[in-house]
Amino acid sequence: MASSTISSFSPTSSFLKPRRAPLFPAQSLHLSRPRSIHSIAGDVSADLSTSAAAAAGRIAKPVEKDPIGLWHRYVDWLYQHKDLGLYLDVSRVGFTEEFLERMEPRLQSALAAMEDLEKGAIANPDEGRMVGHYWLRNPKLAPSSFLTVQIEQTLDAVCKFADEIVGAKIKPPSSPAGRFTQMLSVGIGGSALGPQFVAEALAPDNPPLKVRFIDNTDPAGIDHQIAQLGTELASTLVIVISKSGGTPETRNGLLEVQKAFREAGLDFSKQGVAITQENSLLDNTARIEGWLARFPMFDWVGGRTSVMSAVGLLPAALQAWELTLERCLLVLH
Ligand SMILES: O=P(O)(O)OC[C@H]1O[C@](O)(CO)[C@@H](O)[C@@H]1O
Repeated sequence: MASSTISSFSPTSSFLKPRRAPLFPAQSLHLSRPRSIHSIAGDVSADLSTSAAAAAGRIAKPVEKDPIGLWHRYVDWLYQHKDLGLYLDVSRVGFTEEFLERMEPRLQSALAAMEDLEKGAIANPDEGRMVGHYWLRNPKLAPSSFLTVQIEQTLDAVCKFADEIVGAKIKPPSSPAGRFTQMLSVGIGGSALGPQFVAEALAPDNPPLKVRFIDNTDPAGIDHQIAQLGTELASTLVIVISKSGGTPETRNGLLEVQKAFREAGLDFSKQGVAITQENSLLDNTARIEGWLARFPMFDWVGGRTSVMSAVGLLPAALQAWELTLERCLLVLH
């Protein structure tokens, strides 16, 4: 990836090419003016440096009105990243030279912390964990080959499994349709938002599997979802998502769904999938009961940033298979 920010990633861009350098090197941010044209900022900063606003640490410069002054400021401060085709015009923000000088050490220290984070520093000291959800978008950036392989293998497994479900190579045993037509996502908060985002943003009008969510512990809501599925329960893939694998709301949802399966004479294990941390309660339940599949959630991915892990990718693959296949191929080859 070129010297771009994490958020500049585009799955279709050439920046997918493996690169070990930090995503956002310190030198990519210019804190001094990019060009040494005489600037209106220099003319007024002395007045402002003593103002109460400047003392309070706020950006303190009256908005420039003179067209020539505005033009100079624009020429001085227009930021361009040619590779990304990105232009950022900050010239109309009323900052002063003094403000930038004061901020420089803080910004440099933030950038250094970001480099450390990208190299796998323990950025979550409370839980002793790395923070690396962006490695999911480019596994070669992960700080060890073990993690790279782990991400790639999971992606591979997700793509293969989704292919077999959508292509009806894996079928629910008692489905009148002879294939999975529905998907029921059971998870809460960060473990529901990714799949919900995918359903809203990516799913076509008629996806291979339609999706429903149980994302809270309201018994009437759970019953409603199960009742709406009706006889299609026999054709429903149930994806239970929980990073910890022990969240009570999610477990309640699972127990209710399993009860509905029993009452309908269906074998839940032939239609259940778990996405969770290795050896969690959910993982062990799914393993012991012999569920259809299990996919890992990594401890260095937070729930609300997990959309590019199996949490978001499996639902994406089941609803918008071609898009996901494109991504799988890009990352894996
Ligand atoms: O993925 P888990 O372990 O079931 O945890 C879910 C909980 O964690 C969060 O995603 C983050 O704290 C909450 O939004 C949610 O209630």
